[in-house]
Amino acid sequence: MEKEPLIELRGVSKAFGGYPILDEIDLTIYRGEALVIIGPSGTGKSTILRLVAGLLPVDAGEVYIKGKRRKGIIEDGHQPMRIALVFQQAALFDSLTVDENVGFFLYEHSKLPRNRIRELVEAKLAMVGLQGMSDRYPSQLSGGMRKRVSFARALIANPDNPLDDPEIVLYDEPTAGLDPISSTVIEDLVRRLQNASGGCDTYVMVSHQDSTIRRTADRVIFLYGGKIQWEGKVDEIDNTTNPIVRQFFSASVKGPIRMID
Ligand SMILES: Nc1ncnc2c1ncn2[C@@H]1O[C@H](COP(=O)(O)OP(=O)(O)OP(=O)(O)O)[C@@H](O)[C@H]1O
Repeated sequence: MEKEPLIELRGVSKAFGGYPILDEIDLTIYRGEALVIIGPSGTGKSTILRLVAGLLPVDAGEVYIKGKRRKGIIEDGHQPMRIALVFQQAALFDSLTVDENVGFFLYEHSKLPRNRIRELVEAKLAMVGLQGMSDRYPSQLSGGMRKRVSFARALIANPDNPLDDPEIVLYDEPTAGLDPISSTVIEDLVRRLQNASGGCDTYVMVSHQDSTIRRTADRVIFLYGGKIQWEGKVDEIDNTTNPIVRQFFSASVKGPIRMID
């Protein structure tokens, strides 16, 4: 079947303070795929997510959302689809309960009755394995649980507005700072949400962690020096002769990747 491009970056460049980070990147994200962006620290992986999300304007090049060119950033106008973003930090409001955090947008901006929002929150919490946690505060949860709350918040949608269902989720290092077992829970959850009704079948993730890359990616792109240096399937990682990819996965300081101390 023909793959449907959801988001396309064409010739996208981005610099910060005159220092180029992304240099004419071409990248197509297809519906239904699990794409993981990898590469050394500071190469612009999170920047790609922010450009895709429309939080940051491109310096040069174009972003297409379902074939329509996006002008400016998301705040500048109508978007043909919702893009959900799970930040590196769970970024929950400490003074609000789990229910108020997950339902925040609906409590603030929808006309849904409170008990209906509460039901929607409960359903999303059940999806991420946190049933019965609605009245807790973030400080009463583990790091992995807070992360799962942020997944529920990203996925909750107003049932009165079909356009509110996210069509792609962007995960920025969802397992960073978690122990290996908590990481596995999150990796399994990411995959489960891809196939669950009420989840989202397309995602782009940034990760450094070997297990996360291998367990959550269909396709991997390797970013370095402003360019996509390599692209392949997970099972091609161990067979590639690309010296940059080999150095990264062998964690060697010797090779083409230059780390700045
Ligand atoms: N808003 C900004 N203003 C100035 N510099 C920025 C800004 N955002 C990112 N940078 C710089 O751009 C570079 C790329 O940042 P980015 O966070 O995209 O990298 P990354 O590959 O995600 O890194 P890491 O793996 O360490 O999270 C870094 O050197 C960062 O300091």
